[in-house]
Amino acid sequence: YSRVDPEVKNHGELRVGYVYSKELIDACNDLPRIAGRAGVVHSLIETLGLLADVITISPRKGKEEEIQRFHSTDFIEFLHRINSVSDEEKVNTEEAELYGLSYDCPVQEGIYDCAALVAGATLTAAEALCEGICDVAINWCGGWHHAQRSSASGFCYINDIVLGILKLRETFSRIVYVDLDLHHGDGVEDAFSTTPHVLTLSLHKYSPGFFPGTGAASDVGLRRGKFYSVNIPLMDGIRDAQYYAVFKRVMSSVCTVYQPQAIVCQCGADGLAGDPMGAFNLTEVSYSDCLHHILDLKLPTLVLGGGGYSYSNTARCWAHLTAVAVGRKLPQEVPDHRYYMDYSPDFEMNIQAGNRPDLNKDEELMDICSRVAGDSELLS
Ligand SMILES: CN(c1ccc(C(=O)NO)cc1)S(=O)(=O)c1ccc(-c2ccccn2)s1
Ligand SMILES: [Zn+2]
Repeated sequence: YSRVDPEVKNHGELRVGYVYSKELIDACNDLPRIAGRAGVVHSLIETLGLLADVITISPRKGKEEEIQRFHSTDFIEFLHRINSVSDEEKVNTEEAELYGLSYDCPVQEGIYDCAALVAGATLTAAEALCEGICDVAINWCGGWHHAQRSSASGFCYINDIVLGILKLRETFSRIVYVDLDLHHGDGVEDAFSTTPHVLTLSLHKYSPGFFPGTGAASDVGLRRGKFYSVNIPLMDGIRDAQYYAVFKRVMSSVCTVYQPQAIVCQCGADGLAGDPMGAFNLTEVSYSDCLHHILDLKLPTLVLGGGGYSYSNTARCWAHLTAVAVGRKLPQEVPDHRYYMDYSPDFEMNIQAGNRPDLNKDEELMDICSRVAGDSELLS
């Protein structure tokens, strides 16, 4: 296919860093709840020839003292201790519960090593942006937005995003964090809810009993960070056009006033139609439109993964986002490769929009956008 296709908005001139190593992929392949996903994603990106258009960057492992720039010492020491436990029965369950190790964050051998490698990959990506090595830095193994200072949560053990933002803060004073995952980016919002130096914007499903339960429109941040936390609560069934219209309106009003110097975007793919979470009806089109909008700001941009439990759809989506960043057009068909059979029955690169009923009302969404636009005026 052509290097840059006229109909694809040309981002061909961006220098795109892609952080990966065999060690990182192998470690992420062992993560509970997404076992094997990292390999499926990377293999499709590689088979599409996209590695020829990126600067591949080998990640380092996150050092303990830099992980403790966010996480508490006792929590990290606990993760270190269970790292070498092969028989989880030996772990004191009371202490495990205290640190959020439970059904959705099981005790697992080597979990610290894996989480520290993922954190190191996001730190490596952030450093590449700070040093001007690239304009966009991608780590599809990152994006673990629920992890809190002293506890694991929602499949997340170490919050690589918070660590990446702290690294970017050494160079940039105003950073916008965008969370496109189906779930509220609570761990990142909590970490920066009282500071105006990081504005967090999360679009997510918000419904009684739906994890994590936070992220109401009224959640706007605290003290000096008031109005620097922006939440867009959504209902089941939202489709591409509506989702992107809301994103564009909110992101435009926030960035016009806030004037960010860098962007971090978590692209959790569990909002896609066909994801086992069974909530939104999105396809790669709205995720791509959101990333196009972000890249058009021409700011250093850190792009991360997150949720996504249909591995083939997650791989399709993140391959499209990688192609958007490098300005490449993708083929209609999935090329033959090791995981080709995962893409049956259609073997197409595009994701079919679902037809779950859309519970979102246009007037309600526009109300939320108007209120956010109003709040944005209050950003100093
Ligand atoms: C722990 N939970 C999370 C937390 C975070 C996420 C996430 O993707 N965050 O971005 C997903 C589920 S949870 O309680 O809602 C669930 C656990 C397992 C779930 C599941 C499993 C299979 C099919 C549908 N849902 S939901
Ligand atoms: Zn999610």
